[in-house]
Amino acid sequence: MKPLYRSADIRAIEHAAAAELPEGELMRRAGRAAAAAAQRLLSSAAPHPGPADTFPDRAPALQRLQVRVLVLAGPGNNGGDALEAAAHLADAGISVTVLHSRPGNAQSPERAAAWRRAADSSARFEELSAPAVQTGDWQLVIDGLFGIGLARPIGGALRALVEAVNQLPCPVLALDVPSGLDADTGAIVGPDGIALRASHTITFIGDKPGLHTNEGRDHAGIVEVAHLDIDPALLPTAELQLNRLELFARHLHARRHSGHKGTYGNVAVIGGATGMRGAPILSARAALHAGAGRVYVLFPEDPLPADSGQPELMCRLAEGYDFGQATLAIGPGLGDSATAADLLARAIASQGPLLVDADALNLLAHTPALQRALASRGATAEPTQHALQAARLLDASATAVLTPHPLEAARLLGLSVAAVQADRVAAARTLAARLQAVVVLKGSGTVIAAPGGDCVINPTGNPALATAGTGDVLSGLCAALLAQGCPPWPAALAAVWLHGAAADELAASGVGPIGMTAGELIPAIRAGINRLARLNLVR
Ligand SMILES: NC(=O)C1=CN([C@@H]2O[C@H](COP(=O)(O)OP(=O)(O)OC[C@H]3O[C@@H](n4cnc5c(N)ncnc54)[C@H](OP(=O)(O)O)[C@@H]3O)[C@@H](O)[C@H]2O)[C@@H](O)CC1
Ligand SMILES: [K+]
Repeated sequence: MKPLYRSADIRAIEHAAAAELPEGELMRRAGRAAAAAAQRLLSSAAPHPGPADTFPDRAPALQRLQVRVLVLAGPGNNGGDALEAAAHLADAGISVTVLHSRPGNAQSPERAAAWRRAADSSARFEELSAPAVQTGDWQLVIDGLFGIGLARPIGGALRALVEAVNQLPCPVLALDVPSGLDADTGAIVGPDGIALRASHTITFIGDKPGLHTNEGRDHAGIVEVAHLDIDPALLPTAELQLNRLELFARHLHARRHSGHKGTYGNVAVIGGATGMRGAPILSARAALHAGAGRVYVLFPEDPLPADSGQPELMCRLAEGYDFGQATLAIGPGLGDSATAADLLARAIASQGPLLVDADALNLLAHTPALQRALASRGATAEPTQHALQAARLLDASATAVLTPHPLEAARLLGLSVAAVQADRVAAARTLAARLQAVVVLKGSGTVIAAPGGDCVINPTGNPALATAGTGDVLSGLCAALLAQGCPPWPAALAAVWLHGAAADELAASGVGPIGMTAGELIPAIRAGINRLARLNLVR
């Protein structure tokens, strides 16, 4: 499990752990862990770590290398961690400059002790200021300004200091949380706030959701968790976690020689109003390459005769097609016509697995009766044979998957986009509970929420996905997994993970992040699914 804890949980764990330890022990452990992480970063050969995906794991003798480290120590216990780290690095012979915020009378005893240790070391001390940041030739900056105690936006002189750090070319190691970032939500604490952009974050006791969603990934960089040897019995069951293979791989099945196209389900993508024909085609191509047995594209009017680039797809008029015979993915390029609204009503009334995306989400937002129908879906009528075979509904708590981006989620919730982004986990959970569906709130650190409250943040993916059509590919991929018998919750987890991992593969090989196209994702997704099968993770 990769649990994510909100600040209130971390405070409770910290409190319980501290009660069993000598005063200041947790801060000393945090400082030691931070200093060790700093030494590993300094030892890595590259002048800037770039997009590497792990912390380096060795530290050579740094005192021979004349490295200069800048440590920012704020007024609270995050500053205390920084002071402990500064003392360790100085004791290791490294040139350390501490920019130090004078604590008020409320300084904790452990921070006072850390201050004395740093003051007794060879570290030099200066006042916190932007010019002090700009004048040095630093190989590493350690950010111990604010952690989970940030209470208001960073402003004034500290804002200028953070701006100066964000201009530096060297690695920046944030302690616990990049200063200025909300550890729970990944939002920059505002209004008009700023957050420090770290290349690496060492976070204490447990991992935190804000490091992985919203602005978190851009500000935290590579995240390492230092558990500080806390007794595992003190850790509560996390209600939030990071997505990973173990959560969904067992629901994806390897192929049997005796299988045939009927074994792997039908997908019908419903969309493609005039001028938007490409959207359902992309979605349908993704469904085909993700293993669906048969794939239909159902147009609201004037169906294309065929997809000449993918003649395996069957293009039809939606009217007249029996919606009970396929897993439905409705929305890509659907438009907002009366026909489109009728098709959505029919799709919701059908009993098979259902994915609602794009224009269908906007129609849903404008039609409370459809929202009520969606929420009560699956509770009444007998599912068709296809539905039973395809969705294995018995262990699925929801029959539909919704894939909104933040604007679509905002329309559904009657909120602004800013309000959705201010707490993406809460927004996804609220929608999932209200509509009794699995909700995939897209964006950096996609949030997947189930009606019962389960919630997962996805760690794969990169800015290459910020291009037209990638959402259509995701909906086709997810529909294909539903059609092959994966229940909605693991299907959503698998689709989001595979989609992001495909983009990561492409970016690593130079196909992106700039200029990757949605269509290029499709073969990479197919390769990812087959790679999982070869690794024997898919049974
Ligand atoms: N206790 C433990 O055992 C352990 C704790 N650990 C560490 O402690 C961290 C939490 O420490 P913390 O609670 O002291 O909060 P922290 O983030 O340092 O900031 C609070 C200070 O900042 C101030 N302040 C706030 N906002 C401000 C602003 N915008 N601009 C200016 N000032 C502002 C605020 O002042 P005030 O609001 O009172 O005016 C207060 O002085 C945690 O993230 C982890 O790193 C680890 O060592 C593990 C063991
Ligand atoms: K920090």
